[in-house]
Amino acid sequence: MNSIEIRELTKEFGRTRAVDRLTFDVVPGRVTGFLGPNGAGKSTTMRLLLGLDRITSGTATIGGRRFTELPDPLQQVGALLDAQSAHGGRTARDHLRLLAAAARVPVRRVEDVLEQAGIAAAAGRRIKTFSLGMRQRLGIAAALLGDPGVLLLDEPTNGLDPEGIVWIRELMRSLAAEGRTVLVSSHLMTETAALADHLVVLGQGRLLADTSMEEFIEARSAPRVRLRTTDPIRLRSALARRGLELVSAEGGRWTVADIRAEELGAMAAREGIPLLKLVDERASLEEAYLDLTAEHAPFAATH
Ligand SMILES: Nc1ncnc2c1ncn2[C@@H]1O[C@H](COP(=O)(O)OP(=O)(O)OP(=O)(O)O)[C@@H](O)[C@H]1O
Repeated sequence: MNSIEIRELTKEFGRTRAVDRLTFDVVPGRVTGFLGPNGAGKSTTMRLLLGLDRITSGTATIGGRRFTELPDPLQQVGALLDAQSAHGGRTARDHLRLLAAAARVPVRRVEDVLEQAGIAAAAGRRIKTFSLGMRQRLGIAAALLGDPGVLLLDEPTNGLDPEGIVWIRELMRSLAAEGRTVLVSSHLMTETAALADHLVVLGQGRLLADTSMEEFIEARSAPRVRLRTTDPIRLRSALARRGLELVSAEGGRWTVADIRAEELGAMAAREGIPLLKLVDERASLEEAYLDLTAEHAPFAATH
């Protein structure tokens, strides 16, 4: 009932096809990261789902119904689209009270969500005095107002400081753990990897991947370790016996591809080779994502 179903969804703005025959589901109980470079069609998909733009063809439904057909839409779906859209002259509390009245949500929810979003102390201040991060928190408070089963958050970490990013990560995890459907867009792979269980990747309006985060990492980032040792000669020959190569890196470090730290550490211990430092490298995840999306980036032009 809280699933999102996107079927053959297409949106054209004049000659631009912003969303191109997109099909995927977003299910409850996990955080789904909606990834893609700028202009890939993430915001447009969310707007179509919320009935804010007219669909060219295909369908976008929530529990089998279009957003505009839902009996109490704001109690079923909470969205953060553009955190800058709140009226600057009002206080945060008044802004939320107006939204609550429009959505037929009890006004006491306003205090709950102010608290939940960490802006209770600033509730009486005018929104125009808010920083980008505070506006973002206010937008999230508004999305939570109707206690919805489905949350659509477009780039929610925009403007948040590191503490805010950790907060939103935990908030999304707890909302998903309560059985809600959480779709969060981002153009950053590493940020999404830290918060999502599942990934939907777009490039130029098309679906490039719909996979669990674990599978994405497993399939796309070949393991590699970085290490320091006092005995590179013995380590090199131990690795060579396994068909692996010790490659020199800057600063007296070494790297080995196609092996994880755990495995290499156990091997070195068995052979009595001292290691001073040993870490898994995960940088290749961002590289894999950039590879996947590069050829679909609108400005990666072929001239
Ligand atoms: N109202 C509009 N009129 C014309 N073109 C539009 C409109 N809205 C979006 N587009 C175009 O549709 C494409 C997809 O844009 P969209 O904003 O959905 O991408 P996005 O993945 O959300 O990117 P971003 O991360 O920059 O928000 C872009 O080429 C954009 O220029």
